[in-house]
Amino acid sequence: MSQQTTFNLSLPIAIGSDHAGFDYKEEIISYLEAKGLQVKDVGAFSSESADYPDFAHPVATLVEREQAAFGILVCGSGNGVAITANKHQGIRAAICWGEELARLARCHNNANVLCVPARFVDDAVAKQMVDVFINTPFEGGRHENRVRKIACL
Ligand SMILES: O=C(CO)[C@H](O)[C@H](O)[C@H](O)COP(=O)(O)O
Repeated sequence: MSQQTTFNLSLPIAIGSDHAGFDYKEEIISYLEAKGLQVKDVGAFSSESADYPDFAHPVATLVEREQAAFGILVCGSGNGVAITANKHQGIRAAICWGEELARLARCHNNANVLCVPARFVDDAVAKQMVDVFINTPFEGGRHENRVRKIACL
């Protein structure tokens, strides 16, 4: 069966961050809502020190259960949220620090969670990557089997 190639934007976009990603999460939420897109914010809800798994797991679960169109996770390096989200069988979380990486994550890997390294990219790049993530379909073709094999342990 072919894989879903684009996001169902009638569903909310799930977003979460730890303290290091809080400011960017808030900016991305405003950016998405200004476009008329629904957002499900799982927190953190302040810049007080927080543990990234507490937010990465809920975003991954919403995406895996098809209760969110896709997920966005923000932490300082992107590593913590990506490592956590990718523990979920149905998640393909990609750390991206530029538009081309976001495009490749979608068209080659059918990534369904964008992980943003807040301490290493500026907020304009973060928002550009969100746009690319939303607007780039999965290419399928030679990538279809590769992506299918990711979940085959
Ligand atoms: O997992 C991470 C590091 O690879 C995330 O970037 C966290 O945001 C980071 O560890 C938080 O560090 P802090 O010193 O507690 O602010």
